[in-house]
Amino acid sequence: MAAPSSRTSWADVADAEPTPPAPVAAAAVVAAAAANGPARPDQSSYVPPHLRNRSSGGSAAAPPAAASLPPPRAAPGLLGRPGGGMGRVGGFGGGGGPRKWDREPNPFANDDAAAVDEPAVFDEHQNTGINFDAYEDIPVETSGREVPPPVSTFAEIDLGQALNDNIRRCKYVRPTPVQRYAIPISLAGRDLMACAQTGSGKTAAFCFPIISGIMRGPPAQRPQRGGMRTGWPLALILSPTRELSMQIHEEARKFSYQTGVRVVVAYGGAPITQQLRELERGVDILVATPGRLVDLLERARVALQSVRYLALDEADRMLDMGFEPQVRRIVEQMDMPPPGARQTMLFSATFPKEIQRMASDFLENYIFLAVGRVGSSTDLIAQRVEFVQEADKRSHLMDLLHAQRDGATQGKSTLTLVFVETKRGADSLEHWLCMNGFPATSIHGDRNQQEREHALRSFKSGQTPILVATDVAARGLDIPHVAHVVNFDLPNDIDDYVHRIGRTGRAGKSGLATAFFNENNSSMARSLAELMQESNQEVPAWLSRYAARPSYGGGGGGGRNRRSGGGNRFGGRDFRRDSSSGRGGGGDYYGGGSSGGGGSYGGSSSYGGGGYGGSAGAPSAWD
Ligand SMILES: Nc1ncnc2c1ncn2[C@@H]1O[C@H](COP(=O)(O)OP(=O)(O)OP(=O)(O)O)[C@@H](O)[C@H]1O
Repeated sequence: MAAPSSRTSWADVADAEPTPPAPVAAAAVVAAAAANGPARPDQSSYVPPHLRNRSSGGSAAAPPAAASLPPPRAAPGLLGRPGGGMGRVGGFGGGGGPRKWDREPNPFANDDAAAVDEPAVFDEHQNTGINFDAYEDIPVETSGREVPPPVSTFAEIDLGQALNDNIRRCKYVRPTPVQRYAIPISLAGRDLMACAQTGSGKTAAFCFPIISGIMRGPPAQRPQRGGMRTGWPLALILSPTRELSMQIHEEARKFSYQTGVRVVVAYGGAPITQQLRELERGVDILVATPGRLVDLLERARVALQSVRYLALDEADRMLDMGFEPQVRRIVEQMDMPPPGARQTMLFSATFPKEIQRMASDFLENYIFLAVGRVGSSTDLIAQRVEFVQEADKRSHLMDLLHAQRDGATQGKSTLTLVFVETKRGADSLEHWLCMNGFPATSIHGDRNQQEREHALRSFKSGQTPILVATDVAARGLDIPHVAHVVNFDLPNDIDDYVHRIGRTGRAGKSGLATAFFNENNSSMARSLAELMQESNQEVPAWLSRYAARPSYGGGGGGGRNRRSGGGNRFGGRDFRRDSSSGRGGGGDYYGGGSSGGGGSYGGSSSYGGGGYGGSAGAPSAWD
């Protein structure tokens, strides 16, 4: 587990007894919502893969580069390699075949870095605000055969020049722990099940090897059948929500800028015609939600036969009851190459044992990687739990928001994300907040896609600094400057809580999470208390008392809240180590190593208790 970190001021909160204490001003909360500037028209150009491949000396014809960016390189990072597998002749190979020319919009156009001379800036602005040291003590466990060693710097990994340029443009100076381990593992061609805390850089951890692999892989052999309009992605990235797919797409476009790798996104709720047009123009990496992808597969507008890389972000969510049938259909029942013939990467911050077992169907000879304890929250988030009766929740929230507003640094606003359980609850709380002078918007499954996207934009820009959300916003969303997450209604599942609070305290920054707890949440008491303890948070005495009662989460019956069976904090991470898994998990075969801040991971009892019952049902608020 991570070493105890020094507390932020708002973490030093006295015990709260069932009588709600006065709310603590969230004044020390990190602040300043940075408004996104309006999109600037693209000024840059890039060299399409088929032109680069013709060149042998790195001087493929390229249009003049944008003044703010380094000149585009021919066959970035690869031309110098003897026989370096540069023949991506079929690159961009959708149905349309190689294009004569293309202009790639600059995905960094809105970033500060794009406006200045980059090399100088990169040296000076080393990820301002990112506290890398926060991750240094995190213990890491790997298991599986012949685990490739981790790296310490990006320079140690041969990702290719163009990708390295983009890493610099993103101002990533050092890899985060999950990147240090996951990238070499994936570059070695191994399947991977990776678990790392929220906000720790998992997106890049799966995107970099995919992009690099496509850049230097053999020429794409896209089958001719299926018609000219079919898209033949080489990589498929699945995620559970539309907004997360959009975000991954944006990230992946930045990482693959001027690499010749083309990224397309497909998600429900948006007109399909535009997405079809994008697919027709060619696709190397397809980021998609399962529902829309099934639709595209049924229309024969996407074929999966060429897929070499499959990544499931929020993999445990993708394989729980809500999504599993669709995901199995895509992965197992269409034309995707089987495990072994493709490389599969599963990522999440939480990975219940039963989901691990299910996920292993998709993998071959895989490596299990756990950065921090599986399902743990980061110490960067100060967690508070307050006892609030249902009837008092609104006024209590109001008090919190007033305190936050009063404590806010002059001229700086903080973003607050408020989670509720139902869509109707979200609408009603949004309305109430607005009526009471707090600019709020909402995001949930009953709002149309335009409304959802508008709400998110308005929140991100700070125009509407309060977002009321259902679990549709719980996973993956990386919104800078979210300083406070309020669990107005606690979820029924501790893993959902971990993901919700993970919308703050990201990339080394600190954050605050407040939960309203009452009798209705008693089944969460034990798992919540354990999670807080693990994250070096102060557990209120009243919560410990709830947790101690066998009927409140004790006794191993906690449904999905498998911590309730707990005891050994570090045991039972890779389910294959559990001898009852029926996988012959002999110590040698799966014996990996652990490194980092001490703590042994022996034993397998941690998840042996409550187990993951999968009984939560399909969550209504989701896509
Ligand atoms: N090496 C790095 N250096 C600096 N910042 C980084 C680095 N890697 C990722 N980041 C930034 O950290 C933030 C969180 O990354 P990301 O969204 O990938 O986290 P995650 O682990 O996928 O979180 P979640 O579990 O919530 O999905 C992003 O803003 C990303 O740009």
